[in-house]
Amino acid sequence: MSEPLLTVENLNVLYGDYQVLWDVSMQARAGEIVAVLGPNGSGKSTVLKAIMGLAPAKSGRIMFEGRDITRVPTHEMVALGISMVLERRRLFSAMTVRENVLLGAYHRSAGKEAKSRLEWVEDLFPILAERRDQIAGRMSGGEQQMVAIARSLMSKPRLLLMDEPYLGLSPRIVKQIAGIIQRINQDGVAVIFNEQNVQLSFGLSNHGYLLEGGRVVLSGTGQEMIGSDVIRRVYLGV
Ligand SMILES: Nc1ncnc2c1ncn2[C@@H]1O[C@H](COP(=O)(O)OP(=O)(O)OP(=O)(O)O)[C@@H](O)[C@H]1O
Repeated sequence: MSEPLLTVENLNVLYGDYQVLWDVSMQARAGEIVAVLGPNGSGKSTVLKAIMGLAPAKSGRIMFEGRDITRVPTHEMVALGISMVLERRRLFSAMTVRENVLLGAYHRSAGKEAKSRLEWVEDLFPILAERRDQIAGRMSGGEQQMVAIARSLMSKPRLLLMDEPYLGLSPRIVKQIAGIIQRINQDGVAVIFNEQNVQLSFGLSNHGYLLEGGRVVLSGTGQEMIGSDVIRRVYLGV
């Protein structure tokens, strides 16, 4: 099997005196979709934020493509090949769709590369090309999520972190976003996302982790996770 793209080893994260993650270890291989499931407050977002350098690692190690990135500042993460779609999108609501998307390419030369990337991204989301001059803040939640994903893809990441990508979206849009995640993945981008719904988490993921109280209590393939006793009993009520 190929070397892992990302390895999180015994990660401990504290906010002040309050410990949120306890000895969390995870892996993602190139081209995989990895889901992190857990109840509210279990630390799912914090795992993604810690990888991105947005939450302080007290101890433990995060390796990406063989390099220790535990203390790499967030603004350098994008250049290394990791990008994140924040929960609730965080768009510049007064700017247009196109302006928001192009912001994701800020560290790349504005020339040819950004242009071909924009073509790829607008091919993934044709609606963003159609609406490129619309003010982002006036779009629906699903459309804003597409803008946020498109923006994070502009930096050509090899790993995309998605914080609750389905939050607050209708079933129809959820299906559409799930299709887009698969498509991004088929184009060679590994994806780690977190979610509270079992089917949405593990239905399309190669690997999954269950977090409870800041600890990984279960891991396995997507199918193993869906079939596991704990998940069936606690999350599916069977
Ligand atoms: N910046 C912060 N400062 C202090 N405590 C925080 C901070 N961010 C999160 N926490 C706390 O850390 C714990 C884990 O939060 P986190 O957001 O990672 O959980 P989560 O599993 O993603 O939950 P949710 O599904 O509600 O987003 C929670 O108890 C939360 O209140």
